[in-house]
Amino acid sequence: MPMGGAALDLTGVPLPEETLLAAKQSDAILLGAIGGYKWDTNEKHLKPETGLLQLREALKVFANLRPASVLPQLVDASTLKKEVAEGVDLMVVRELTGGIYFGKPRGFSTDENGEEIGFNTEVYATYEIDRIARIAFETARKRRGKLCSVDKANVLEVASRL
Ligand SMILES: CC(C)[C@H](C(=O)O)[C@@H](O)C(=O)O
Repeated sequence: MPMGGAALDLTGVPLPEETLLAAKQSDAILLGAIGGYKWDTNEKHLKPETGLLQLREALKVFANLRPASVLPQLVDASTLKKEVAEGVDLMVVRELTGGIYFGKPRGFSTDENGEEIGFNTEVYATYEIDRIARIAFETARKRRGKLCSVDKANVLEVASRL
């Protein structure tokens, strides 16, 4: 089903109704690359990435699991020092439907000095933190039992409280 840049070329929108319907009716979706330089200067609502965000939101796919491991055969191909890259076996758990990508208010304005400013809002509800944390803990339990929260709790009070 067309999605992202391919869908823009075919239908003029990054996430056509038929694609979303097919996705909703499927048990699983295999998603390929969605963008490219060709659409980089499109308005935001006509960018391939917007289609992906619409899909994440519509399907409520809030948990993104990104494994990272280094095959022994490829350890010397890494830009990292061998002793750092060797044996890497991580699972990154990333929250996908909350936070700064979706937070409001967002946009552009002018400050008191007449300077143009831009802003995006990082906002999470407790339930969003709770459910992604559960996925992370459950995933860690099935692996080595280790979990590291990547945040900036020493500066951002919201990160440490929720
Ligand atoms: C295409 C873009 C919206 C997306 C993201 O930033 O989430 C991608 O870079 C990714 O990491 O899956």
